[in-house]
Amino acid sequence: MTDETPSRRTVRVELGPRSYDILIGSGLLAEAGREIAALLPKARLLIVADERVDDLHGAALRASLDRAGIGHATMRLPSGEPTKSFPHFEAVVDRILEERLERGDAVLAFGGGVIGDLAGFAAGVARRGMRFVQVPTSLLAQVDSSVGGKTGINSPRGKNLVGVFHQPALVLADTDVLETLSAREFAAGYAEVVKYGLIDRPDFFHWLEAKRGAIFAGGPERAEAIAASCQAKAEVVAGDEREDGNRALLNLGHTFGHALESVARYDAERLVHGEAVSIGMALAHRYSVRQGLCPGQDAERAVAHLRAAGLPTRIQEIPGSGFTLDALMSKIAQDKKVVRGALTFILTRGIGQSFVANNVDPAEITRFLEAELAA
Ligand SMILES: NC(=O)c1ccc[n+]([C@@H]2O[C@H](COP(=O)([O-])OP(=O)(O)OC[C@H]3O[C@@H](n4cnc5c(N)ncnc54)[C@H](O)[C@@H]3O)[C@@H](O)[C@H]2O)c1
Ligand SMILES: O=C(O)C(=O)C[C@@H](O)[C@H](O)[C@H](O)COP(=O)(O)O
Ligand SMILES: [Zn+2]
Repeated sequence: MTDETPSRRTVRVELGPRSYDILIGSGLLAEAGREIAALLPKARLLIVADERVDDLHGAALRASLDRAGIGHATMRLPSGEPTKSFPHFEAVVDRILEERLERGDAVLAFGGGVIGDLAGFAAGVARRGMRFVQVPTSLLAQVDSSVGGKTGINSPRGKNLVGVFHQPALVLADTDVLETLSAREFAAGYAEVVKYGLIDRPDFFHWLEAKRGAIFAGGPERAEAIAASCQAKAEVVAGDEREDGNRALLNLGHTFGHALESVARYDAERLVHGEAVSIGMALAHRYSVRQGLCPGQDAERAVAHLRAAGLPTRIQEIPGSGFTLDALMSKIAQDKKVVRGALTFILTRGIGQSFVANNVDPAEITRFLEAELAA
């Protein structure tokens, strides 16, 4: 349920004893200290910060914590997907221990999804589990990665292959910080917004078609889109916290997308996560058309919206080489949704009519990708 005021929205993630609020709105960085002190009295914090975000917004966050009398230390990490790796994970855990943070203290993730996933994983395992607060600063992190408790790092064998489910205690999404996000990263985050419409909210997709300009321009529709996305994700997570069933819908576009990111070696010059998801969703729609599941016009409409947002929808748009059939199929075989060797994909019967398809034939996917690569 969203609690709406002009400047602040609250979405609750209902998970029994692990329930928490997502606060969305302007000026939240300045209020972070007060919100955290109310929830975690006397806790000390390790702020795990993306360097770029820390340079831009770290002083405002720390001033707010100081006003609330919260003790804190900051660990700055390089921006970019390669930071979601074993060496950085070890360094964060070590810093938590070096600071002598106790179980009752907390880790604060300050950055995009990379920092949120990494810091959340470290908090999930240090001292067998500490509390953590998400302060997401990219659009993607505000609409998706800060919510739902999937945390982890990448392995050289594939994306997000090491991690734990560990829910945050609080999410503070200050919409003002999005003003410093690059246009490319904003568009990448928008891919995950579109995802919610394409999964099972056709009305939201139609609303996005009408409001995309206002959302990109920073009108009030932006916070509305963020809150609607968090609400959509909160409902799925509340129904299936550990992806035993329908949570897999949130993976629309990700089996293809993760393979593309991994083959591109997580090089942000070539491809970032949201762009990979955009291409992956386009592929999932085109594959559904090929299988006779989805009307061609629905797939074209989904792809047209992604393209209008400045997002890529074909593998050939990724700069550089390496996207061979073998490379992609070997990454797809490492997907976490594989069951006894059989592939699982999120397919669709039309806009907002996605479903979990088990037992997808790898030979069919191979033939489809062959055609895509040759197109
Ligand atoms: N756990 C989940 O449920 C979940 C969901 C979706 C994505 N993810 C993961 O999230 C990651 C992608 O997240 P992302 O797109 O935020 O990437 P990111 O963390 O790399 O951030 C993107 C870029 O934006 C910069 N940035 C962030 N906030 C900024 C701001 N306010 N101003 C200026 N620059 C800013 C960062 O420095 C970085 O260069 C991937 O690793 C993906 O696998 C996880
Ligand atoms: O929260 C989820 O569940 C998702 O699938 C959200 C995705 O956008 C996100 O990229 C997630 O990290 C992918 O999960 P994975 O289990 O495929 O690694
Ligand atoms: Zn994603």
